[in-house]
Amino acid sequence: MLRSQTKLMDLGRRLCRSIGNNNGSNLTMVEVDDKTGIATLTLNKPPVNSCNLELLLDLNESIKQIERNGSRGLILTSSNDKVFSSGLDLNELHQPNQDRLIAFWRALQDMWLSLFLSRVPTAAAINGHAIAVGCVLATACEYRVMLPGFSIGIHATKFGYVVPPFILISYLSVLPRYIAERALLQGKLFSIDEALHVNLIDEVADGKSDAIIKCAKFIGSFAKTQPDARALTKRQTRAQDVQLLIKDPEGQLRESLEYINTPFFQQGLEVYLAKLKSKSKE
Ligand SMILES: CCCCCCCCCC/C=C\CC(=O)SCCNC(=O)CCNC(=O)[C@H](O)C(C)(C)COP(=O)(O)OP(=O)(O)OC[C@H]1O[C@@H](n2cnc3c(N)ncnc32)[C@H](O)[C@@H]1OP(=O)(O)O
Repeated sequence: MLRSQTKLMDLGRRLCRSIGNNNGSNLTMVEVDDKTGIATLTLNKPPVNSCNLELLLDLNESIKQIERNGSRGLILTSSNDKVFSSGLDLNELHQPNQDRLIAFWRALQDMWLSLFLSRVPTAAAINGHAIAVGCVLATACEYRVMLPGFSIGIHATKFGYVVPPFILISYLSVLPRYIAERALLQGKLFSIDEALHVNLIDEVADGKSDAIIKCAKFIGSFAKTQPDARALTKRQTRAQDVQLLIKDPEGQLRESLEYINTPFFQQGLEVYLAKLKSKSKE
């Protein structure tokens, strides 16, 4: 093999370094680009990245790991080329074991706070459908780039789910109130054109690597800022949004659990899950 070829291969190998998140699971994968220092955090729970307890814990650990290792930014994406995330794993909410449900909801609240308040610049390369909490993951980031042909939004009311305050807030942090309110009440899923029109997403990409490049460019726009000043300013800007969850996480947990355990919610969920399963068998 030519020396120049070996050199090129070494360079390719050096460009992205996988870092573990200490728990050995592959539910999320983290790779840091050695050149830019930007970490790509990939959701990797087949078939559709539905967020169960294990994925939420893993995701939270990966976010923290990215902050600890001094990465310059975080790009959230998916290993599935059709689904960014299908939101909460509905099996976690259906006839739940109460201890697991408590752990699940705590993990959801904690993960959202970690991503929403992350010290590093965050961007989502949305390379597939981003439904409900899938959309919440994207809106917790500072910037969103999406591929055409997919849907994004929170359609909970269509299926009889009330959304908890932090999910409301994640919409309100990117959309004008009247648009957020209308979309939530309609249970609207946005097409890419609609999402771009209301600024639910910032840019359209023509493929996953283009989306990652655009996200990296956004993160690069902070190159001349002082990281601690940036992080603190972000925290202050978002302080009001997280007040409820930071001040009273157990109260928020209690309210959600009470609602999830109602016969009304459980019956609606049963019908929805059956529909979802029969659709996937068509
Ligand atoms: C004060 C009051 C507080 C109240 C708080 C409590 C309320 C909680 C409710 C909060 C509201 C919203 C949060 C959520 O995130 S709920 C989740 C909503 N998500 C969905 O409805 C997504 C449904 N899925 C889809 O639309 C499609 O799957 C897809 C994402 C468009 C992908 O389509 P596809 O054709 O590629 O894949 P498909 O064949 O449909 O699915 C493959 C298998 O995966 C299963 N599955 C899909 N999504 C979920 C899910 N979210 N949870 C669990 N399982 C899911 C699907 O059933 C298939 O399974 P199988 O192959 O049949 O076994």
